[in-house]
Amino acid sequence: MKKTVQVVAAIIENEHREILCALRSRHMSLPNMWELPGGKVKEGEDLFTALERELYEEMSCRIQGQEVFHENVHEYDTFIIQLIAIKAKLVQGVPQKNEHAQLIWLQRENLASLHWTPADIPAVEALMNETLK
Ligand SMILES: Nc1nc2c([nH]c(=O)n2[C@H]2C[C@H](O)[C@@H](COP(=O)(O)OP(=O)(O)OP(=O)(O)O)O2)c(=O)[nH]1
Repeated sequence: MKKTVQVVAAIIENEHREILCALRSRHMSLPNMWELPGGKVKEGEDLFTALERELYEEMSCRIQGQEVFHENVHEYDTFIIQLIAIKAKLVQGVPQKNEHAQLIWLQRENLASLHWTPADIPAVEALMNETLK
């Protein structure tokens, strides 16, 4: 039976309403694909705590989770991922690419130009369809 992993991923917007997109490096699983930064939730860990921890580990910045925006389940060949995309705000520092190959900020309408990990596509589509206040 495939293992299900719970992964939290951050939707961080800058002052131009651009979204932070991260390119997985060739040393990571799913290499050379774009993702919303985040990672696996540890057993017993709160979703927001996991997200804040992952961003600090991977990008040396402090964020604050605000609300769950989208949730979906995707089946890869070797595991099943429950991807929880959470809106978050940057509270300290500038995201650094400690592990990723590249970081970029993109307007919503340009998100479709990237090659996203399959699990992220529903959340990215929802983000592109979101009506902004
Ligand atoms: N962080 C993150 N991971 C994602 C996304 N979409 C997606 O399929 N994934 C996959 C990649 C990884 O297999 C897993 C997240 O694990 P992780 O980011 O903590 O990476 P990790 O180094 O611990 O993973 P692994 O190499 O042990 O598989 O979920 C996403 O948007 N963000």
